[in-house]
Amino acid sequence: MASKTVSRTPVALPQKAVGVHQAAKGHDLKILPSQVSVTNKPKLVNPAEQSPEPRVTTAGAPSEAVESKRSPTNLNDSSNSGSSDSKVSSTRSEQASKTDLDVNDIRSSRENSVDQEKKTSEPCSVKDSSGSAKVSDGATSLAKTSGSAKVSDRADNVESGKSSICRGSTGSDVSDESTCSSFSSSINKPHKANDMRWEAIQAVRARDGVLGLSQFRLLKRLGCGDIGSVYLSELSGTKCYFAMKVMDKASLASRKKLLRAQTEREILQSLDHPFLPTLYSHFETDKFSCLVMEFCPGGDLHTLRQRQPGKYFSEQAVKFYVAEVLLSLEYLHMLGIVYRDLKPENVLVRDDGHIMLSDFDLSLRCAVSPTLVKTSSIDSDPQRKNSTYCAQPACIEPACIQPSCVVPTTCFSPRIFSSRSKKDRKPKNEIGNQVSPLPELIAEPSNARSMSFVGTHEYLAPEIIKGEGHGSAVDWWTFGIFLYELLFGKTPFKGSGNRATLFNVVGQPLRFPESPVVSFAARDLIRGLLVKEPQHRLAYKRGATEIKQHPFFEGVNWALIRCATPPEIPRPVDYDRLPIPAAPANEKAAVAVTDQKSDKYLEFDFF
Ligand SMILES: Nc1ncnc2c1ncn2[C@@H]1O[C@H](COP(=O)(O)OP(=O)(O)OP(=O)(O)O)[C@@H](O)[C@H]1O
Repeated sequence: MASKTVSRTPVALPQKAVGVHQAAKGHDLKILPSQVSVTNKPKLVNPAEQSPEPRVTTAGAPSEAVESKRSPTNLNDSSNSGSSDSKVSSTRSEQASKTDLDVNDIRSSRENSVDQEKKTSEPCSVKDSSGSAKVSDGATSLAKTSGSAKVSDRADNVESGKSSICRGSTGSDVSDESTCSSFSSSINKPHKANDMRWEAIQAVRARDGVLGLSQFRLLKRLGCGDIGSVYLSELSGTKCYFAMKVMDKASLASRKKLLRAQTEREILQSLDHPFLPTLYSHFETDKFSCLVMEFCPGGDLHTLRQRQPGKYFSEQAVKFYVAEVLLSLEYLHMLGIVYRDLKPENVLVRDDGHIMLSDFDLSLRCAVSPTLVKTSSIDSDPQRKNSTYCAQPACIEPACIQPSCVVPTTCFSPRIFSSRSKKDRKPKNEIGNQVSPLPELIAEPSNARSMSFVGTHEYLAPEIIKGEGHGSAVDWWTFGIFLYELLFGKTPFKGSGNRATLFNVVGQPLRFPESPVVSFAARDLIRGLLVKEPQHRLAYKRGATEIKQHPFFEGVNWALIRCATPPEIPRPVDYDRLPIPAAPANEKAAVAVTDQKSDKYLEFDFF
């Protein structure tokens, strides 16, 4: 029987700390300005932290949900500027002035390309323009630039640093505000070079000049998040299916979530990884901002876990899922992205059973300097390790960290390989001491510091709750909670309410239930990850590499994991039998979009 659904609500409160100690004295939990001074490296840029409102998810739970779904809370309060706030603001504006040129370059190139696109699309825009009018209240697709310009203007001031982070593949490859050629698309996303969906999108673009809402049939609402609704959609007449996130721009603006939406879009544009979403296109109408992504028919791991006997996964299945999540976090960290919202709800299952990490609107972007470390002997002393063989890559600019060339032969010469003798090496089977024969690329953005209160209560790291400032180590904490939840069917610090949960995270020791029985290696890994002080946490220094070498992952072929057989493969979707979505409950907010084929109305509510 379905039970009541309660939201696992993430929080996003910039520059503030939750007054845990205050609450401990019996007061209500309060949001207090942090006592802790801010970053020592002014590289941190996070537009999402500007958003000042509570984040409450109202829909999106699966109909058969039997346990709560947790969505992030956003308790941002930008009006309250404590001392740490002003420090952050000044570093942000410093950063902004340094990189203004980049941002302006990007903006002007977008404007230029819109102009170009207008010219090229005019001669063959008959079908396109009539279609657009239906969904954008008569506005041409070019009107959308005015809407987005506002977003950019604001963003330029606060998040200039990040634009360089994503520069390698900034939206030009996917955005229909800008130049879109199939050539640039496949270059910027080499993993998608043979993807039929890319080709279909490019073909429609070539035919119609521009891609917009009118070329898609929205078939079914998949879910609804804080900043938009996600629809299963077909690129009309192609039998290519996508997940389209539709965001109401006025609603985003009134709830001060434009920057958060922009963060998500820019992060999506920069990704090219098998376990991360592909953004096929982005376009805007007068009212909506739309992201066209890969559709995952397998649902999310939260829902899938509830279907397992005992509501937990087998250790084998867990190993598979967390290994793929680990690779995606490693990749994100290499791009200078701290994810911050890992939980089973955000891990979707693709049609082939592999995972896709979704939802980037709470992510933090920062600079990262990848370092190649040659370690012939893995010992627990990171000082010693780093002092032995260490090479800075030739290109340490974030823009150089192209997803496809993370360990490019041109950047890293073979001469750094160590020639230590065999007798110096430690035995392979020592726990945590497996010999790694290859140089390790360490790209942990360890200088990132944020004071924001961001995440989902059961998943929040202690340093976030205490307002001590946090960096990429929060992802390793959440990775530990995630592993625990998949194995045991519950999180380790959940209390009777959010407040109790926060107390438990900070003050309660980690305990394991007696059942189900879980291997020593799994518990050992969780213990290493759920260390309350981030600097003593596993992966603090060397990131994912440390975790990959843990015995829990023994036997995992990291390079070929995408060829491994997944624990479960979703049933194929019969797209021809999808029901037309029912009329929305909220008629006032409904938007009608004409289904071009059947002339039926598809109606959906936005917020
Ligand atoms: N690519 C996708 N394929 C299939 N379903 C998706 C896809 N992306 C999102 N969904 C579904 O749509 C729902 C809403 O997603 P969305 O990312 O907008 O919000 P969310 O995950 O609830 O988080 P947030 O509130 O932080 O935006 C998700 O819960 C998921 O079930």
